Amino acid sequence: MSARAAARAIDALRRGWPVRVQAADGAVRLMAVEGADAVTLAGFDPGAEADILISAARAQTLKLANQLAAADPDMPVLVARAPWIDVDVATAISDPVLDLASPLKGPFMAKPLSAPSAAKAALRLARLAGILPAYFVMAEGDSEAEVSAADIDAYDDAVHLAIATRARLPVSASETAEIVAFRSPDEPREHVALIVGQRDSSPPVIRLHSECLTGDVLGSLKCDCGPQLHQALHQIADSNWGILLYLRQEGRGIGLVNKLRAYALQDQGFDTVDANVRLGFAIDARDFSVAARMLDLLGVDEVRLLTNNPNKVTGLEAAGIRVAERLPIILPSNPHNERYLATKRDRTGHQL
Ligand SMILES: Nc1nc2c(ncn2[C@@H]2O[C@H](COP(=O)(O)OP(=O)(O)OP(=O)(O)O)[C@@H](O)[C@H]2O)c(=O)[nH]1
Ligand SMILES: [Zn+2]
Repeated sequence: MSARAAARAIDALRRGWPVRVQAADGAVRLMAVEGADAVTLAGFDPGAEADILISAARAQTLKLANQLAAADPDMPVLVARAPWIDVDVATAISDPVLDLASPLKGPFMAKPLSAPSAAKAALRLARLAGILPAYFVMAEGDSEAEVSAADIDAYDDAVHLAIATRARLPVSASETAEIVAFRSPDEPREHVALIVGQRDSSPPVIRLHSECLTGDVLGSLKCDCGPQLHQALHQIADSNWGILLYLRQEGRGIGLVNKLRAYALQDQGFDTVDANVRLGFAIDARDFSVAARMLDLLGVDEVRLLTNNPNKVTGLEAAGIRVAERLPIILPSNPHNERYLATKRDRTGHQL
């Protein structure tokens, strides 16, 4: 198992280079549809034979299913290549955001998957790479990077996370705060913790904040992230002591570009849950074990958790942190995020 192999594969996919994904049932050689052009596709697939691998959700929208879909509803689907399927058509097959602008032609046909586990691992890799979950697939040929299903699972693992450095950081909520930066040799995202107040033996007030560039930095009104971030820091500052964990899990773990694709789907009428699913991702792709590992490195094993999301409580507890108490964090809505908050309440169990 090597997270390094997964890191190389992620890098290759984002550059449009071929990757070979190996699992117990065989291998697939693939190239991301996102970012492909006629030249790179011809280099990967000179005979125009490559099929297209898409998520189960995307296949459902296209009214396709393969031989395994009945047994496993999350099974990706292989779309058979036809001579008229070029990069533009493959992009339209892959990206639901384009459905309104370019209604799909078809007919498309599903083909049996020769290595289902490798196909599923490839889709997990797309989420980690922050790309659309769609690939050109060939059985044979050279690839820049080789990766196994086990490597991909190891990549997400927080075991090698360590404290890199710490420093005083006066912030508007507290002039005596301290920032701690974490790093893992396995992956480039750097998580940070902001420790506020004087540490004592009581369980700290903790906020797990997932990165939201649009909300945290640009003041987006579509979500509640920016105001929640500041409210959380003030609630922590008003307690004995506490820690804000700033987790690099943009877009609930699907990455900035895919989140913005989800926003484009929301512009077309889908809610935040359906938009994620339509793109081929889980409703919430976050794994809170990284937060547990950070708390562990800070010597914290019991917390009072600021959240409305019961999945954060169970996620943290499953990763070995005791949640002594859940503290709500409620902010007024605005006309742009009313529906988002209602969806969180009605469809993802948020206690709002
Ligand atoms: N995919 C996707 N991510 C979104 C959307 N809106 C916000 N996010 C992301 O959701 C995350 C914010 O969730 P949080 O505030 O940490 O958590 P929560 O699940 O709402 O739970 P609370 O602790 O109750 O706030 C950030 O990573 C945002 O980028 C959306 O419409 N689609
Ligand atoms: Zn946000």
